[in-house]
Amino acid sequence: MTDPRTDLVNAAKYFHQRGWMLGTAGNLSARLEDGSFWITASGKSKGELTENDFIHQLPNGTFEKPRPDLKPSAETSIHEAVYAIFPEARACYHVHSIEANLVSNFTHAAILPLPPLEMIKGFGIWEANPKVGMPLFANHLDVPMIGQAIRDRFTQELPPIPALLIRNHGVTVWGKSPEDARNKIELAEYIFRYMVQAKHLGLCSD
Ligand SMILES: CSCCC(=O)C(=O)COP(=O)(O)O
Ligand SMILES: [Zn+2]
Repeated sequence: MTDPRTDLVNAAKYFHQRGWMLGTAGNLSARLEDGSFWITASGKSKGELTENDFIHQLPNGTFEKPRPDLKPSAETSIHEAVYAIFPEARACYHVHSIEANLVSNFTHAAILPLPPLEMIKGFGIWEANPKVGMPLFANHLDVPMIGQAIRDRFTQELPPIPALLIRNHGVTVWGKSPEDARNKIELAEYIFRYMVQAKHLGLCSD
């Protein structure tokens, strides 16, 4: 993959327009063939990113930054966990939406049952009436605790879909390319929107 920063800038602009990356919310990364990855710098307005608002994190954990004032995303440990567990992942996207936060409270369990919509096929589940859930994680102020929880859980058992939800925080997805990760964010947010509306209408959503 060549320098993916333009893809990340465009994705952030699009997610910002959809209301999923408002203010400084969310972070995006893309991994290169050498195992290093570009990730959004912390605290940047995600609707106004430029190619100079990214940190280049090297495989040995050190990073390079185009300007001394930049810091890596506060949630870099989540991206590191995803890349460590899923060797095929080349992009990891995390956004904050109202619907993601609402549905994260639909259960106290560690897995959120998803409705058996046709859209589930976009997560690679080619089944009629799929019964699939999205792994749910507790939010922590200490973000590396979330990264560690992801590593612990997914090392024990791989998730059924390339997505996870952090309660009252937002969704994280990963894909084989920036385009694939963007599609998966759109899928997840479509499903969350459906679940919120189904609950509002009194329909059973799972
Ligand atoms: C208002 S966003 C709070 C932090 C967060 O959850 C996030 O996604 C953005 O953090 P970053 O350090 O990547 O800007
Ligand atoms: Zn976040």
